[in-house]
Amino acid sequence: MANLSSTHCRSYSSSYCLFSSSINEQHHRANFSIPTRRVFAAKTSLHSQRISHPDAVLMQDGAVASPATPAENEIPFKTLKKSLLSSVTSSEEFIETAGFDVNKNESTVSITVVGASGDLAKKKIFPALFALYYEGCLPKHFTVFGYARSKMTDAELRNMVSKTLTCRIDKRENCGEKMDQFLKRCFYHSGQYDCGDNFAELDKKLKEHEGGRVSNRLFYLSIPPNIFIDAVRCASSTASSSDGWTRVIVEKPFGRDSESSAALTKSLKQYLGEDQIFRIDHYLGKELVENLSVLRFSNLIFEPLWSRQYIRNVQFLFSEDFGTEGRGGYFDNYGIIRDIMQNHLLQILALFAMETPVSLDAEDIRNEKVKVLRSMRPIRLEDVVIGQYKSHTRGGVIYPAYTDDKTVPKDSLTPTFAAAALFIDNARWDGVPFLMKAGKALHTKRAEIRVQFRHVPGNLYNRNFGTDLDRATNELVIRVQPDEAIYLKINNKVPGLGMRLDRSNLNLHYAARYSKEIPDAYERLLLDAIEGERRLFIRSDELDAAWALFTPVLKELEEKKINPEYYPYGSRGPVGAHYLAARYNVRWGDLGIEP
Ligand SMILES: NC(=O)C1=CN([C@@H]2O[C@H](COP(=O)(O)OP(=O)(O)OC[C@H]3O[C@@H](n4cnc5c(N)ncnc54)[C@H](OP(=O)(O)O)[C@@H]3O)[C@@H](O)[C@H]2O)C=CC1
Ligand SMILES: O=C1O[C@H](COP(=O)(O)O)[C@@H](O)[C@H](O)[C@H]1O
Repeated sequence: MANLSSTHCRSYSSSYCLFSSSINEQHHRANFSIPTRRVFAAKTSLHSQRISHPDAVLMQDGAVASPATPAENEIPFKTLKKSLLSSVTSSEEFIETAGFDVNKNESTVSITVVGASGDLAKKKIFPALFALYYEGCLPKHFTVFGYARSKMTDAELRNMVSKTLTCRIDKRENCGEKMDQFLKRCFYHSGQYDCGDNFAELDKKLKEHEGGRVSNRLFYLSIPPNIFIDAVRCASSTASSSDGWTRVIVEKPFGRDSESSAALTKSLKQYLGEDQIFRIDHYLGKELVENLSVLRFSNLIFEPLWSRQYIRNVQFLFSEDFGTEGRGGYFDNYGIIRDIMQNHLLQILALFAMETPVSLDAEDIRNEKVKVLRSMRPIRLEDVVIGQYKSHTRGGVIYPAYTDDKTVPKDSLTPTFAAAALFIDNARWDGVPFLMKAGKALHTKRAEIRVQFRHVPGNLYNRNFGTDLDRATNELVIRVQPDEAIYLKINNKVPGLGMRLDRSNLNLHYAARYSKEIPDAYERLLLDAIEGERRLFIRSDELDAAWALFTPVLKELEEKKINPEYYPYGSRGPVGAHYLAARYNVRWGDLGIEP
């Protein structure tokens, strides 16, 4: 029986493509370049999303034909019109009717990690690629190239990469073997980032590995931003694919204000189309951020409450229990507002607050995100509190101040902590404070969204709560990391003959509910980029809107040389954050004891 799924099955339209829950070796061996998303798709809610689409058809062999728009012509692929589908009962027939040509050219994907010798490449990109390989999510024909100035042989790259690969997922059967197989697909080319000839040499090597197949190329720019444009110019002019797609993943920071971001976009667009640019914000690849839309739009109980009518305030919290050690040089030029708030937290806010998109298509979702970002009120200086960590000694250990880093100027005013109050001036959210708090060198490592609901009007049990009614309101917590969870704080009667109320949690604790480990955000995003799925990447107008919101206040902070409030390394941050919240009758939700 033929089971097949396509990577191009993520968006709905009037034509159909196929999703299946199992792999068919026969077709894998055949001349298909239909990649391996099938495994992934089957294991995630995507498969059930296909089934739940009103026009989806479940076939006798368990495959699902679901409305779709193939994104590109990279795969010999013809979609099937609904009118033809009535006579089709199995995936085999679907393949025949849709006219897959198993003898068409095979394609290959070459992934070049530019800046392969760096921290991010070692820590995240190579491990994510290996995890995808292990899971069977990479296409049959793929090659990974490391590119950087450092001199390295292929063997040295493999040795470097092998140190950071882990057998993370499940029990990782045959992991060592898989690692060896993966490493054999990894190569290295040393070159300058601004040298077309060096990229031309890379191109030659890529061609050798592609072996005449249709060539698709993904460049991951894991390099400092000041060399993005050089690398893009050289890669696009001398190492682009001639017969397949070429895509470039661009790491943050995308500029440091509206002007520099616009200039970066303009320069990138000299060499690349917007559809080739994948601006990564890895928080969008985190499981619970990805789940936000599912939570909102596929549960009846949340969306009706998702407005100013029921929500008192929303909080987006990020904290790390370590400082900027080792990254001070980069950080000092950006600060916590640009490093975390303008991108990660704002992206989550946009997903949280957007209106229902027309569909799950990337453009529909991004349109809604842009709308909500553009409805936001410019941030006022008085709605921002900044802090910087200072040295602290605990248990005989001396924790350094931010300015103890040799790469940071002693008189730096760069904030390592910030809290801000933001507002969305639209009908849904008018008057609701959206509070953000982000900091380095705090007491804990955590990222979460907290939704505090309004008081119950005329609550019969008010007298059981004492004077602090805020504590008795419901709170929904989406803990993005660590120890992913979604829990709802409710009031409950303590069992017994009396009438004592208790704050309890309805708790969806991921580790208890799901046995499978959660993929790293970079895995999801790399796979999406390979598949041309742009939903979780930032479009240029989203970026403009995000910068428009933060640029004026960032400029004001810098021009007025506002002093940060100093807080001890490992503390909860400056008290100013509490005053800011109190101004809007808000209490930060992360102060109590949590499950
Ligand atoms: N590290 C992290 O956790 C995160 C990083 N990022 C972003 O990802 C990108 C890469 O980060 P990261 O790996 O930490 O960066 P690195 O500082 O480690 O730089 C990556 C590589 O770029 C080359 N490089 C470094 N500085 C220069 C320079 N001044 N001129 C030319 N080449 C240089 C080096 O390779 P060689 O000398 O061999 O050429 C280096 O190995 C950056 O844009 C960063 O902002 C985003 C989120 C998190
Ligand atoms: O983008 C960044 O993110 C990391 C935090 O990412 P996480 O996935 O480990 O939560 C942060 O440390 C870094 O400063 C920032 O540039």
